[in-house]
Amino acid sequence: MGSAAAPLRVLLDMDGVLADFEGAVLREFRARFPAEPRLELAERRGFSVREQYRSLREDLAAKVASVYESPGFFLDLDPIPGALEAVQEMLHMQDTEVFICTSPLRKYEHCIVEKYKWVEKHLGPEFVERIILTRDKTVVAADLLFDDKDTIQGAEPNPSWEHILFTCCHNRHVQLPASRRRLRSWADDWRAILESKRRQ
Ligand SMILES: Cc1cn([C@H]2C[C@H](O)[C@@H](COP(=O)(O)O)O2)c(=O)[nH]c1=O
Ligand SMILES: [Mg+2]
Repeated sequence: MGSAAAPLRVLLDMDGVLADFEGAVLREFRARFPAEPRLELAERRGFSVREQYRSLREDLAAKVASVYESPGFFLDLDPIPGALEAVQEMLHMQDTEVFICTSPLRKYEHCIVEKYKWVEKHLGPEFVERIILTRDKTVVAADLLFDDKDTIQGAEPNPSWEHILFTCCHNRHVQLPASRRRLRSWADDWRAILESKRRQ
């Protein structure tokens, strides 16, 4: 008798995939610094909002950082459309394990506890057990990682997961090689990605 296949393990990034970090940065920056130049979402390029604001004007880097380092910022992030429904559906799929894999800010005082509270508020207390907090996702073993950061590097040069690039304002223009896959939004066919991985 053959042994049962291992469940498919899926990692979901939080900022830019489940929680709308970029939308909140722009909204709060506009509210706090109305007279300063800002980057509309259509103008965002590259993962780091701080570095792109720096390229506008050096002192804007600290101003935009002060927005996402403020208490309440991470807790108040809006869910990305369709994300909560997709996570709940995925959680209840047979032979599937779902974890949230998220990196805290280096200045972590508010960010870490608020990420936990966000998950409890939007996904329920049981989901808090499924949070993996790490600055290095390459050392976490899984089949799939849905993440909006276009390049994910760390200590492990050959991570076990396939990185599915989740489309976000800052990576929309990134040209992926044919070997890499994207999920354009939670309305896109994430189920087909899971099923294709299960068959591999
Ligand atoms: C400058 C900058 C920082 N972040 C932050 C927000 C989160 O704490 C992490 C990203 O975590 P993820 O697990 O990779 O989503 O970095 C950011 O997301 N974007 C920025 O521009
Ligand atoms: Mg992210």
